[in-house]
Amino acid sequence: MLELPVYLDHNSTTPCDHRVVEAMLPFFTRDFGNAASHSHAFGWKAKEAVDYAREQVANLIGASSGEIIFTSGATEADNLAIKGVFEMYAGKGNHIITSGIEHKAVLDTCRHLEKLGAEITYLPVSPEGFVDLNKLESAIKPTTILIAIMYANNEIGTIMPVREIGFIARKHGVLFFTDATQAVGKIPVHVDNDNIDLLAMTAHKLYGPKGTGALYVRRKGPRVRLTAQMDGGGHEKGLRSGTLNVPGIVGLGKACQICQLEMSREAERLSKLRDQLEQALLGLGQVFVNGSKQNRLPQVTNLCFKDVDSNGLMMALQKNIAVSSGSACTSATPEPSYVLKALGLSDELAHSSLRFSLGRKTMEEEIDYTIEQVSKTVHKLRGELTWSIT
Ligand SMILES: Cc1ncc(COP(=O)(O)O)c(C=O)c1O
Ligand code: FES
Repeated sequence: MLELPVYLDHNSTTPCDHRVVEAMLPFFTRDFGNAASHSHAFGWKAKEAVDYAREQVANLIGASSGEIIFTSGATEADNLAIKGVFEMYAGKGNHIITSGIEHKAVLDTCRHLEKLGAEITYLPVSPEGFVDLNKLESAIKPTTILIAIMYANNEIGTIMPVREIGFIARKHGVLFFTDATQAVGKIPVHVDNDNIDLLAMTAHKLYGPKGTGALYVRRKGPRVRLTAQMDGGGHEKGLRSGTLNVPGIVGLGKACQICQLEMSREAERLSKLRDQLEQALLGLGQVFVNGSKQNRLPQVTNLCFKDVDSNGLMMALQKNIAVSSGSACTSATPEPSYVLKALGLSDELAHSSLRFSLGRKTMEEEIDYTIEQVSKTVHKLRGELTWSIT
């Protein structure tokens, strides 16, 4: 049975998996201890749960548990990584390389650092959404301390050549940070194979709770050092003070464990459904996929409907289908998506684009319904006749 509204905005956030909620519940009530309380069993129990979650998170990305720092989400992890490196490595240089299609949490952090004397190179991307490795390598100079390039883009789902970027960074003795918020739990991510030194992630994009995330900080070859951005009780090896959000961390751990087990099957299922949706909508004519169709996350497609205002389309669908025209954080602004603009789209085409992102609960009937509703509405908005074949 089709239940409305249909949710196709999983890149903004995902529902908490019921198995995650179940794992979290005892830590709100019975096992409520402070993980930093060393003097009694309540604290020990909380610490044990946090340690276990740390293992689960580390396992999913090929790290060791000592390399995981819990944060309040990816925004905080992005801030800690970039500002932490900038401050710690000030003696080496002030130059950071990033891309024009990063999430605001990275771009605005870089803008902030510019005011403090950082030099930032914002690399352009190709119409497919990838950074050019030659341009990246030639942007490196003796003062470069960090390359900050996302693993997969939140709006178009394209996956950057992360392994090659990490290789170039290492060759030049520069640290490599990747915001892997959209990639972790969706596709295999491995910090060693991918030559990653720092990695940000968040629970709410992988069927965990909102308000919990993590930063991976490499310990060996090279050992990465950071300046803390939150001072206080010295939690998380002094890198992130503040009483640990034990239920959230337990939820993040459980969510990672589930993804590890189910990710490959789920990716196959979702990419089939996504392709079905995409093919049908491309069939409407004057519809294009934004960004590469290769090297893309399995659950997302960003489509440009020529001569259709995506806001009008979204409003017409709003009651029954939840989609978005870009990222949640910028959905309140009338400006066209800077990600789509960076691909070379005009303002008009950027304003004609919609992102559909599928998830764990997405069913075939929902995709069929979406195809039907979007097709009908696009025809209507274009002033075309609709034909129904029965
Ligand atoms: C690529 C990327 N980075 C960072 C974030 C921010 O994550 P959080 O909501 O955990 O702060 C998001 C969320 O939309 C994202 O997609
Ligand atoms: S929640 Fe995704 S852009 Fe902010």
